Amino acid sequence: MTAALPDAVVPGPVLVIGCGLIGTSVALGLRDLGVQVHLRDARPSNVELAASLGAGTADPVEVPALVVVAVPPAAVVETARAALAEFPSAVVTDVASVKGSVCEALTDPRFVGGHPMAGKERSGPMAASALLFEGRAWAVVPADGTDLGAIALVEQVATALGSVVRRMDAASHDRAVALVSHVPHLVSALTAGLLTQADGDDLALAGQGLRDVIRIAGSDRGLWVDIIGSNAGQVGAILDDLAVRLDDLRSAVHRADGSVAEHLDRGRAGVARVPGKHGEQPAALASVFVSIDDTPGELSRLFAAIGDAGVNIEDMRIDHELGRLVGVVEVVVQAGVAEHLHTALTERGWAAFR
Ligand SMILES: NC(=O)c1ccc[n+]([C@@H]2O[C@H](COP(=O)([O-])OP(=O)(O)OC[C@H]3O[C@@H](n4cnc5c(N)ncnc54)[C@H](O)[C@@H]3O)[C@@H](O)[C@H]2O)c1
Ligand SMILES: O=C(O)C(=O)C[C@]1(C(=O)O)C=C[C@@H](O)C=C1
Repeated sequence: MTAALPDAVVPGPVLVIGCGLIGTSVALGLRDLGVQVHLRDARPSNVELAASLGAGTADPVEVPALVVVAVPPAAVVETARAALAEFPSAVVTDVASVKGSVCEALTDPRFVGGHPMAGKERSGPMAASALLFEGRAWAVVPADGTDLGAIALVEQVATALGSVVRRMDAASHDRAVALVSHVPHLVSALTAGLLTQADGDDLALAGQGLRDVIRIAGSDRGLWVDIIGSNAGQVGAILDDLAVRLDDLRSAVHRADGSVAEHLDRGRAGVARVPGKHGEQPAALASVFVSIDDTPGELSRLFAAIGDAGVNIEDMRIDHELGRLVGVVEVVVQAGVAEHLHTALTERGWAAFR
């Protein structure tokens, strides 16, 4: 356990209501900062699990400095209202994926809307991680009358958990997340839905491209029904636009005259616009693929070889087909050193390709 930091860094105690993926991740991160964390959930087993992971204590709290409401969007308003009444000196914040309905209903100066732009396709405390918010945006959504000290506290907590604070109003937030989170989720679900009709032999060919596109489609159904329903206006408007583009793309594909390139070019231009971690423009990265035997110690040997070549790994993934004795490791590095790494690994006897 990390030694306790003085209260000045992040004041406590903090009460987390909702010990699922996000609540437990907040709690674990705060515990790592030495903050006293209390846990509460409609499901006692989730409190027990979160506490057993080191996220805090199930003991009741008398005077929390901050209450973090990490329950599904539909339960946020009622839960936050109850917390504001139960703890009259506490700042209350939430983490829900939609802010309009929440911030309109909660006008208390001690309430500050929040939304960490980090998550997973898995739910519950077992999926939680103290590092989940590292380098991710955290939208902070105050209203006109919100107490300035309350805003400062929530921003301090988000920053201490490694996030980059983006202060914005609720309408701008909901418009933005419709584009960068909610519609991409639905597109992923549509693509994954096509697979329900697929032949098993066809699915056996699935590589990393498909997995990249469909990962988020595996998320909790109830949570996403709630999210999409709470942001239906913004999501619907983007889907209308997307439907026109899909029609256009469909015609281009049927014409087979090369005009599909316009859509591919627009896609590449969109990818280039997404900032990397901490809001900087994405670094120019390149991949080196290495074929490895599926035997103990192979990966650590590969990492050692990459280290010997003096190259820093920016990201990596392993594509491994069940039943095969080899896997392919994609090593993502700065574009400027990719050729050097390729040569260095080949010289050391690795089956590397670009
Ligand atoms: N999953 C993500 O990727 C993600 C990312 C950012 C924000 N969020 C937001 O975080 C919130 C929680 O999502 P999650 O993914 O952690 O879900 P989760 O299902 O993992 O956790 C939700 C927890 O809330 C508890 N709960 C439900 N109703 C409650 C109530 N009325 N009182 C107390 N506890 C209650 C559940 O038992 C569960 O432990 C949601 O508002 C969601 O929009 C989710
Ligand atoms: O990475 C994922 O699994 C997510 O879906 C995370 C994600 C996102 O769209 O980026 C999903 C919903 C949340 O409101 C915030 C983050």
